[in-house]
Amino acid sequence: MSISTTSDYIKEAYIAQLAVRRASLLTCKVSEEHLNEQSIDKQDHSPVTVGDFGSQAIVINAILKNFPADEVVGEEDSALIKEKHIEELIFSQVETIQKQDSIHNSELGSIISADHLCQSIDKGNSKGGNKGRIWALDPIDGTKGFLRGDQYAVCLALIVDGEVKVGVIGCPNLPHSLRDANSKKGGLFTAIKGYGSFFQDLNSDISFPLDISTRINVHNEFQLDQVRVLEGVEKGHSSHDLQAIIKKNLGISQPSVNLDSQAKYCALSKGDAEIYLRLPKDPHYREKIWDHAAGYLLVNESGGKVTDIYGNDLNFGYGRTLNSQGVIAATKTAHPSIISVIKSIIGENGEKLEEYC
Ligand SMILES: Nc1ncnc2c1ncn2[C@@H]1O[C@H](COP(=O)(O)OS(=O)(=O)O)[C@@H](OP(=O)(O)O)[C@H]1O
Ligand SMILES: [Mg+2]
Ligand SMILES: [Mg+2]
Ligand SMILES: [Mg+2]
Repeated sequence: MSISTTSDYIKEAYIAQLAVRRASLLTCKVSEEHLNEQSIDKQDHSPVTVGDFGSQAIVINAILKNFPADEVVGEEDSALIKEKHIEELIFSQVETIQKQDSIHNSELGSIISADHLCQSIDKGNSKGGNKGRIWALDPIDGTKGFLRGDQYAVCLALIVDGEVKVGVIGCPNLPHSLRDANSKKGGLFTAIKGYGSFFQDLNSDISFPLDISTRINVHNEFQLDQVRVLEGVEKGHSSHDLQAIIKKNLGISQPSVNLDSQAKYCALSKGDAEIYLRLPKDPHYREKIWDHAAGYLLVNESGGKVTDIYGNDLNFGYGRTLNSQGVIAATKTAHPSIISVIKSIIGENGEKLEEYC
């Protein structure tokens, strides 16, 4: 069974899937050749790699070839590429992948030179906002996970007038089942507003229109004493101390599953866990829209709920960042108790939040 080719945003979802898969192939090549081990520090001291730059170029070029009037909010820009003189190195990686995936060159287009690569990357400079069609792109989410050889994800979402309509996430290292570490690796997750969410093997062909037999759902029928909680890996990205207090107050005894990147939203959306906690480490930090847009729609379309730490919906039309603190994503059954426990700890309006950061 498939969705009608005339459904809203079906072409956008298809192009996003092809682009995310091609970018994921590039990240795997970079990783196999150990090029991921040579990271560069950005101004904010976070790392960026050949994989992040190549992935952003591939996806933006593909999106703007198909939807030239759209804007893109992308995480990276080309300034460091030029400063470090790595244009040709990244271009050669992208060229190899374009040859390998040449069957889709007519749909996705190709990057034709190192200059073209930098120009494509720099088209990710939209300011965002609540008017028009704006894509949010994280070319590698969880770059620190990528550097360690752990989880990371290529994440792309289409936001129209502030509302997320399409979300596609490629997770090259994610096992098909988190319960079975030996299960096949590589997942492609897709959500279309109003049509649901879908899982495919990242290494399989992508069909058009989307095969709806691959639909996924959150796991609502769980026992509280067996609930599985997802948290990040990096202690600088969320408050693991406050998360530990929340879990204790909820009576959760199972150890958390720690995953880098939006792979956490993916695991939740297919019922491999029930709760994702992201309590702020810094109350003034505002999450980037590319870190959450695709995962937000994926969990919502899988029957779950995603809010800030007070239970308010997330606003993807505010700009390049959200204007709220942290993220709580969970099944609809678990979500209200989490929010009331958080408020009982940090106060109704977060009066005591700073004590726990
Ligand atoms: N202080 C702070 N608070 C919250 N988030 C932050 C912070 N600093 C960075 N970032 C962003 O975290 C992104 C990676 O998130 P992860 O979920 O992979 O982090 S972790 O799982 O908790 O380790 C990471 O995305 P990438 O840069 O794409 O890897 C950052 O955008
Ligand atoms: Mg980054
Ligand atoms: Mg990110
Ligand atoms: Mg990133």
